[in-house]
Amino acid sequence: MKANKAVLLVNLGTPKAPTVGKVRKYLSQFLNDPRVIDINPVGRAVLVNGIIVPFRAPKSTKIYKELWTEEGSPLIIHGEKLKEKVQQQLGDEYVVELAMRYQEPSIPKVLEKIKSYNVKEILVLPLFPQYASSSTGSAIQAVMEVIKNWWVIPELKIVSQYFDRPDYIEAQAEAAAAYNHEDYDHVLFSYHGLPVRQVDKVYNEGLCSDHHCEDAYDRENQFCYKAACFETTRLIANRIGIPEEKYTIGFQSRLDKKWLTPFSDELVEEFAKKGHKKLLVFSPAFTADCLETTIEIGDEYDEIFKENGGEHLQLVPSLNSNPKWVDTVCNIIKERM
Ligand SMILES: C=CC1=C(C)c2cc3[nH]c(cc4nc(cc5[nH]c(cc1n2)c(C)c5CCC(=O)O)C(CCC(=O)O)=C4C)c(C)c3C=C
Ligand SMILES: [Fe+2]
Ligand SMILES: [Fe+2]
Repeated sequence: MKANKAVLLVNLGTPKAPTVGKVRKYLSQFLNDPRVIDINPVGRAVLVNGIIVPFRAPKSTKIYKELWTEEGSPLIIHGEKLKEKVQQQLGDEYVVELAMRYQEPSIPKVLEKIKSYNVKEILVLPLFPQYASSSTGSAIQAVMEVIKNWWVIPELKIVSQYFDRPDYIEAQAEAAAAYNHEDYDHVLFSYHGLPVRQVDKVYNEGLCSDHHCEDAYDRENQFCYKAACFETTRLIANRIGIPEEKYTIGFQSRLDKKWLTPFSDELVEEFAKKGHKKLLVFSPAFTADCLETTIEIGDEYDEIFKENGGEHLQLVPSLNSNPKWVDTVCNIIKERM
């Protein structure tokens, strides 16, 4: 093999098939991760294995069945396409691989393959633009758990976040180019939610609420997921020219009430009740379309919006493997190795 530089793209992961058994296995691996349900081990085991997984698996399976395509789960399909395009653009100096934090292709198996290439450098690039311990942090930890046991540890490089790169913002603008915000009554930026407790844990001093995370992104809150989401929104809105009064930020997919607010589903209902007829929705925490975008926003929020008087909810597609996103990924890689 000529390539002496390996790139490992990592996304969250998805069940192997839309069946209750496979969804249970996926949810169990995912939610037993101490970075995802960050409580004491006994409490986590009881909560996850005794309550959340048994109740959630049948419900989630139904929506995974709606999401599934002939080629499989969109998260994997988009990831594979991205990997191929990045590989093609980078050429034979690099070898590009894709792994999922949960289920397949697993981080240990893909790293075993990379080990066999005997490369000088490895770059780990989690496909999450904003850092969260439960997504990026967990992916990086899983990689380190494997590599720490290697006899030869090559030069290891890690990307923690990149939401404020101009090329990433440009890629978001490209994904939205087919939609003119002026044709919509309002714009919602909906991010994956997090327990407030987890957001607070990035601070050495004070809590998120002691900082000014809705208004400014700076040295103090540089790893605060909430601050990063607000900054991402400002950058995209400025780039596209959406005035401040025309957009709102919300957080979706909560497991309980103590997650970041406002909740996107409640906002969608409010917008419709206020008389908004057309709503444009961005979801910049996801780089690939998945259950959370296609089903939660595209189907479930659309239903809420229409039930309450709205007429049209338009989801902006994720970056998937669009050309400017491929360029961004290649730029991130080439700047580092
Ligand atoms: C932005 C990245 C993500 C963060 C941060 C994140 C945190 C997080 N998620 C859950 C619980 C669930 N998430 C689920 C699906 C899911 N989550 C992400 C991304 C982030 N999660 C993606 C890309 C997906 C979709 C995967 C797919 O197969 O398409 C699910 C499973 C679906 C369901 O049953 O609703 C759960 C559960 C927690 C608890 C959490 C942080 C604490
Ligand atoms: Fe999630
Ligand atoms: Fe914060």
